Amino acid sequence: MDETVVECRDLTKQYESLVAVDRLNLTVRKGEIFGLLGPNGAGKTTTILMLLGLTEPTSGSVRVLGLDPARQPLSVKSRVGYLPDQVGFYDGLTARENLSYIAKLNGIRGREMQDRIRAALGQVGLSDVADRRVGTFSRGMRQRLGVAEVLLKRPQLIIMDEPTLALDPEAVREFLDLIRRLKADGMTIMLSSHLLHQVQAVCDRVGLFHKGRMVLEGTVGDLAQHVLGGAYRIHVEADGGTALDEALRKIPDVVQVTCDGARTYHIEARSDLRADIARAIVEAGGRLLALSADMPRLDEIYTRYFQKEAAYATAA
Ligand SMILES: Nc1ncnc2c1ncn2[C@@H]1O[C@H](COP(=O)(O)OP(=O)(O)OP(=O)(O)O)[C@@H](O)[C@H]1O
Repeated sequence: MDETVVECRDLTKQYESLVAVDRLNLTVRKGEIFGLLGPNGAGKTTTILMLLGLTEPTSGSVRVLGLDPARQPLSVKSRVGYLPDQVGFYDGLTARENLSYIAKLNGIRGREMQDRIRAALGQVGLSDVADRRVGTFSRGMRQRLGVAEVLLKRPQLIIMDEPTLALDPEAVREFLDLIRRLKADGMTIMLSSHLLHQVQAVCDRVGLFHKGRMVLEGTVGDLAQHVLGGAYRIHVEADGGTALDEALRKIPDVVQVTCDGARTYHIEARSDLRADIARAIVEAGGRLLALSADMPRLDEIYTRYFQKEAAYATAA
């Protein structure tokens, strides 16, 4: 499962005096969902363009499925699917006719074409509307048809640029479910998005881009630890007096304990310590009445990172 799909080493793209991507080091493994995050102009699209072989790096190296996109763009194109934020289709044609058109452009014909179209429509949940005109489709259905188009060539990696930008909450939920199903089938996905709770919902790891550099990278838990310190907030209600306070502070990975009232404790921790906390309370002779946790949120990490950055910039 440790097969490298994308590998960038010191990847740099410079437009005259502007460094759009600055010495990017990034590895994405087979079966992962990796999220590219960052404000406008941070370098996400330029990175995607280099992965697809649509723009050449100024320096450094990039390998996609072991191929160099700048030298082998067609081989990369045949193995990597790209989904833009909005996909154009012929509104007067049905979903199946649109896919047939695309398949033929890609040299897929006959029985093979029919099989692939049927499979792709099934994967994205559009089999029932295969023969409806695309002009009647909602944005969510169009976007899923975009994924079906990408799946026609049976890619090994799919790159999605802001795939849920214009979708309503229900369509977003369906789209995120689709991403999870693709992952379950072994697909590797990179997606760029500003919609942090959605990224958090599906990505295994994320990279935060800022001014051309990837300034943070890891799981949401890793990033939370780095930016927020103790990121898990656990709330406990327990009877047991002062012994409990001490027992809670002694748990490894506990950053801070505050007691609010006689039996309510708020604990800041570096990991999800709910089980350790329950055990510590019982072992200290306490009676546990309630236990809940707030998981770290990517939007909080993101906001806090840029607040810190702004504070450093002002101090400098
Ligand atoms: N062809 C180009 N020529 C000159 N500068 C460019 C070109 N393409 C992008 N840039 C600049 O490179 C920087 C990175 O842009 P990029 O589009 O990669 O950012 P992004 O993170 O994708 O932002 P967005 O979320 O707005 O798409 C920006 O400052 C942009 O203005």
